[in-house]
Amino acid sequence: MDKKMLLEASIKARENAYVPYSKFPVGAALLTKDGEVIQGCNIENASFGLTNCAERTAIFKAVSEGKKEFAAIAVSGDTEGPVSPCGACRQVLVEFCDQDMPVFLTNLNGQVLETTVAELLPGAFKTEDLEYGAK
Ligand SMILES: O=c1ccn([C@H]2C[C@H](O)[C@@H](CO)O2)c(=O)[nH]1
Ligand SMILES: [Zn+2]
Repeated sequence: MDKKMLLEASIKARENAYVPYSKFPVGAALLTKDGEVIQGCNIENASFGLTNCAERTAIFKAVSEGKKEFAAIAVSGDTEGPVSPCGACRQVLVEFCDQDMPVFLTNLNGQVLETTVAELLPGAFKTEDLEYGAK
């Protein structure tokens, strides 16, 4: 699974987006360290704040299946430049991914921004130093 295939999987994942309100499909493709690709799309709700973004759908799908070792994620949307994950998704990536994990952000024009989980959320809140923190 190379970068190009992961990007393509994220574009394909947009097809399942449930976006009657925004009409803005987003797709994500999460690569596990075992080489499995887990796709996610955004899923909206009449109560708008309940919307789940593509990135969080992919992460939560994976975690719910016991998969927690991730190698990369690609995200795509029909944006002018590469799509930019929201703050909630950045925080969820920080929780479950290595901080230097590659994040590939793209659009439908083939523009790709390659970044990392840490770069997406400088100064992120983490619990690992706290007594109750996730280890
Ligand atoms: O990185 C992003 C940015 C936005 N959205 C979704 C949320 C909402 O359904 C729609 C418009 O904001 O796009 C994502 O899924 N991921
Ligand atoms: Zn989000």
